[in-house]
Amino acid sequence: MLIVICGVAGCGKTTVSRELAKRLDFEFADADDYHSEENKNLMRNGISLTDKERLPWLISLHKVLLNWYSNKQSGILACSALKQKYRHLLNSNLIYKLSDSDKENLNPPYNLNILFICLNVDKETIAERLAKRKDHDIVKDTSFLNSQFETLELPSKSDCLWTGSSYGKYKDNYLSIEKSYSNNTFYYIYVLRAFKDMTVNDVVLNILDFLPKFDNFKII
Ligand SMILES: Nc1ncnc2c1ncn2[C@@H]1O[C@H](COP(=O)(O)OP(=O)(O)OP(=O)(O)O)[C@@H](O)[C@H]1O
Ligand SMILES: O=C(O)[C@H](O)[C@@H](O)[C@H](O)[C@H](O)CO
Repeated sequence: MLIVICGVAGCGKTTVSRELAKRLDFEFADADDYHSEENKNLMRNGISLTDKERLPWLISLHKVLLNWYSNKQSGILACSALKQKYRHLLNSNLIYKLSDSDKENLNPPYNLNILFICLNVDKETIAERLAKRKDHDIVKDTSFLNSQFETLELPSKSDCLWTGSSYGKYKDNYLSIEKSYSNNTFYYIYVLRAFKDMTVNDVVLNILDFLPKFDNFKII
């Protein structure tokens, strides 16, 4: 099983992914480790990346996922994946965008059947957490945050396959499906409302509670 924990900077992707990977005994990777120095420097200066700047990074992350898939390993990647087209690219390499040498190294399947889990946290909560987080290599303050929220594309709740609480009192969660018509693939996206008062353990328990429910939806 391949899971990508996504969402804006500071929503808790890395912390939640690490803990979840530990409990499930899955592989773990942090997308921040795959940024070029140029991209890191832009972000260190509070400058948001463009699609063009994100493309090589997303291709390298697709390769991480493809490698797990090919080796029949389960893995969790912490990666913002803010736009629908980035999620398409992670799930299914857009083969026509790759260089010839990359094409030679990539074989089918072109659909990795990823479960994206988007941590949906409000901006004020994230701003408070980022102000306290001092040791991050890239995000030094909250200057980045508005553009992250402007870029974030979530599936609409009205298109959801399932909605409800998967843990405790929280009821705002939903599962949706996103289709890529350009290459005829699809994947699932679970939007998890991580309220301010939810601890990392609460978020992880919510996901662990949801995963068996997700199995009922898998039509792949
Ligand atoms: N549920 C939570 N409750 C309280 N603090 C949290 C929670 N989740 C994460 N944090 C804290 O919020 C900060 C941001 O979390 P984290 O670094 O995991 O986010 P991220 O999405 O990986 O960020 P980035 O994209 O910038 O790398 C960290 O200091 C982390 O300890
Ligand atoms: O897509 C993006 O804009 C970037 O991935 C950011 O989300 C950074 O990776 C992260 O915020 C830094 O930790």
